[in-house]
Amino acid sequence: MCSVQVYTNLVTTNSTVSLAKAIDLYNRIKDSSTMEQQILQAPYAVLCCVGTLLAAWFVNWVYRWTNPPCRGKLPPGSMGFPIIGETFRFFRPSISLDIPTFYKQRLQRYGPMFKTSLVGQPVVVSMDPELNRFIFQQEGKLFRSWYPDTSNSIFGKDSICSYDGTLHRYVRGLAARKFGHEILKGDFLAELSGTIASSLQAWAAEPSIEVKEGISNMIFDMTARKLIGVDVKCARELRRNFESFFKGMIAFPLYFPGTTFYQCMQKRRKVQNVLKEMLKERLSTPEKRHGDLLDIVVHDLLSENSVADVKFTIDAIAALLFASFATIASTLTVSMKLLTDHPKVVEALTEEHEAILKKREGLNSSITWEEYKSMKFTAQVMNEMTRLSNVAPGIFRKTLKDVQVNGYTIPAGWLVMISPMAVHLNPTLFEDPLNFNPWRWQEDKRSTILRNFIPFGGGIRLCVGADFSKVFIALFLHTLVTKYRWREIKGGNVLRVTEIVFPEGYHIQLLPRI
Ligand code: HEM
Repeated sequence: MCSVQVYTNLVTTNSTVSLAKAIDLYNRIKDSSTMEQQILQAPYAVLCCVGTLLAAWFVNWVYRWTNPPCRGKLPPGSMGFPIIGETFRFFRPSISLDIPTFYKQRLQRYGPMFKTSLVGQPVVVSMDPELNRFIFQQEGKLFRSWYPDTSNSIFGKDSICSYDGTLHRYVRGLAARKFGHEILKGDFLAELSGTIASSLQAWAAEPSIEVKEGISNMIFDMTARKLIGVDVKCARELRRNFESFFKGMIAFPLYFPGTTFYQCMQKRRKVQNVLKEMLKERLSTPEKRHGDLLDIVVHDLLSENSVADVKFTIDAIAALLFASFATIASTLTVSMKLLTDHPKVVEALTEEHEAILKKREGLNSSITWEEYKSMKFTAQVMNEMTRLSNVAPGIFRKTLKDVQVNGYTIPAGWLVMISPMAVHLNPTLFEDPLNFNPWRWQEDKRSTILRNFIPFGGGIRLCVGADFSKVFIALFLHTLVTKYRWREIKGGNVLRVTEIVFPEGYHIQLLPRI
């Protein structure tokens, strides 16, 4: 009840109380009521203050998020909503081979370089071939390899994505010993050819083959044997664990059941455990040789000058196992679909490979390095396959200091993402980019487009598996077009997110050529 009402009641209901007493009483009640009110109001005032401070902090935080600090002018673009940034827009797929709208809209609005925020990190995306070249050249000076936190968690903090200097050279050296140019020129060529021939023979005995699964098994069975010396059964079990890694590379680092990141981390743990056990056993019996990469790493780990430790070695082997099959399998699956839809390309390929067979002396002799090098049209087809498939979701770097580019500043510590896809499918750089046209790579036409072609990255981090991939694909095509034809059974619809996916797979039937 308010104090004036109390006073009125007192005056009217009790006539014996004098006016002076009433006034005195009123004043005392008023004082006590004001105190009571003040006591009651104090927490509200504190709450109001805290609320105002919080609101001010929040407004400032949102402002800082959308306008990150920079000693210069940031590239154009939007940082999106706090924390989630533009992640959801980034992951919205395109339902064809074409670039997702996320890139198209920003290319139109801001040009070939823009800022954004993905999976909680500020990123500058480059679709600019000149800038890409600059980034590759400045590796270790202005930029260093660095992948989003999820990638680093999946492949290991110092893993293949981000190692530097001595370790970088060490891992490249390891990979070269099993997949390098010199090895390919030797017995490995015949071995690869034999593996592909027997796998395709097995495919032809089946009513239907899911292409990606078939190719993944074909490569992984072999690379797992070369790297860690396991048999087919063990290789197949291990391979399952790698399936979600591509998706997890650029995902929100949310670690709870159901999220992509959680699934990847569970699989990573399984791979790690298998490799850890293997390495432990090999380290305890170093005199036993198996002829695989583990022999080499065990020898290196036990040497006095070892540059790597057990943890790093396990991460590096896991990354090599993943890279060795996932990339080629995705490229070849897209390629099989493209070939099915372009019979003229298959015709021209067949012509080239039949000519090689005709020239070959012994019909049963294996393919030679000279024959591989003579496959001019096949090389054009492979360029077109890698240009359209773009399996690398992005090539990531971190700025080591503030970097000035085209009048803008990329602050130190920011991620830069080179998008090979956005370059390869840009109509101003590749005419009619969605058209599968191997003839665009003819010698007299290709000099300018080659400058913009980066399926295997560039600079000192150029893919170590590039030669192996090209040889594998060429040999696969050689056996495919000279011995078989095929028909589509089901699937084949594509979605392009960061990489291309076939939601229903791509199923074909392989038939021997008569
Ligand atoms: C079509 C097949 C392939 C494509 C499109 C591809 C793409 C790439 C790209 C774009 C990079 C550069 C990454 C960066 O700069 O951060 C890279 C690096 C790498 N790739 Fe491949 N790759 C393929 C096959 C392979 C294979 C078969 C292997 C293993 C045998 C492999 C192992 C590696 C390794 C170890 C690196 C890191 C190189 C370094 O940091 O120095 N790749 N790959």
